[in-house]
Formats: sequence, C-alpha cells, structure tokens
Amino acid sequence: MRVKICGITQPQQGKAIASLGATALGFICVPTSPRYINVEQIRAVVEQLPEEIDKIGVFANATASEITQTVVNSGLTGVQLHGDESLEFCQQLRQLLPDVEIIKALRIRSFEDTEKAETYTSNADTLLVDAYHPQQLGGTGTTLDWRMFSQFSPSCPWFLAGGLTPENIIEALTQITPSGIDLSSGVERAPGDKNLDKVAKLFEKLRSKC
Ligand SMILES: O=C(O)c1ccccc1N[C@@H]1O[C@H](COP(=O)(O)O)[C@@H](O)[C@H]1O
Repeated sequence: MRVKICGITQPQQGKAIASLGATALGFICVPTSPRYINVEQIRAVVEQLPEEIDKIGVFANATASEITQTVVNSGLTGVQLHGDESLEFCQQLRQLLPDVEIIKALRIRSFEDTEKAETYTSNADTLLVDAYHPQQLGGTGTTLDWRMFSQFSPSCPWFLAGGLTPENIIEALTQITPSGIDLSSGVERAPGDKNLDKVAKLFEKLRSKC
C-alpha cells in the first residue's frame, strides 16, 4: 500500500520519513497554508530523497503555468489538485506534464460526492478523498465517515486522507481498502513540523496489521 506523508518542509525530516517507509512525500504549494513551501525549498528537500520516493506537490486552484513551472524547477514527480479544478483542467495539465502523476483530490461532503469521483478517472491517474471543511482546503485533521467508502471502487487507484493518525489508522483500514493513505496533521508537532515519533508509530501500526 502507498503511504504518503504530506506537508514536508524540512530536508532532514523528509529524508528521515522516507527511510521510515513512506512511499510518497507531499509538499504544500498553496500560499495561504501554514505548510507552504516555495520551489527552492522543495528542491532542497527533493535533492535529499531516494529516486523511488514519489514527490508530490499539492496545489489548489493554481494556474497550469504555475504548476508546470513549479514541477520543472523542483523535481516533483506528481501533482495533487486540491481545489475546484475541472476535468478539462486535469486534461490540459496531462498534456503539459505527460510523465507526471496527476492526483485529483475531492473534498467529500456526502455519499453523492463519492459517486461524482468516477468522472475524474479518465483525466487523473489517482484520486484522493479528503474531508470537507467549510473554511480550509486541507490539512484540517477532519476525518471522513469511512462507511461512505465501503463500496467505493473507482477505476483508478485512490488515497484515503483526512484526519488519519497512528491511533485511528487501523480502524480505518479495517473498514475500507484504499490503494494508499495520506497523513499530514496527524503526524506533526505544529503545521509543517513533522513528529518523527508519530511517523514511526504509524509504520509500526501498519506492520502489525500485515
Ligand atoms: O496541509 C495543508 O495545509 C493543505 C492546504 C491546502 C490543501 C491541502 C492541504 N493538505 C492536504 O490535506 C489532506 C488531509 O490532511 P490531514 O491529514 O487531515 O491533516 C492531505 O491530503 C494534505 O495533502
């Protein structure tokens, strides 16, 4: 299973989290977020990481040109679109960045929103489901009602996100089987400052489930 740890801002923490077992690291490219990191800072982290780790930039309603420039100048291997990006926008980005993974994040309010998810599978490589929050786009620590996803089976891989922690991850994975999980605020001391003990605990829990 893929394990993405999001909101990395420090090279040493990125390197440590990769060695603990993360398969993907996420970098918040949303200027209003307390976890925001600029292109030079992303490159400094990426340069310290093994090649096989996925390096995902998280954007929300950015322009295609902003995303493309950030990817090219930082060494990102994937982009997570966490705003209101349309199908057409995903398609445009796919043409501009053909070798880059496109992850479309959907902030789910109701069961009906889960049904809408399938429409994105033609233009995104991967889906990510996060909890809806009225004031913030992401990194809120709000959990989803996992029961909504018991029959969720889109025709592409999908990440479960939203308020996951080392304490609740086994309960979530007992109810549903996503292709990957994504954690941010549940493994940090403060926004953008990851708690390596919590990350280690997460991987211990995941190993105990195998
Ligand atoms: O983390 C942020 O600050 C952020 C800002 C804007 C868009 C997305 C953001 N984070 C994403 O939110 C989810 C869930 O986070 P959490 O585990 O509930 O804290 C995760 O996918 C982050 O990539």
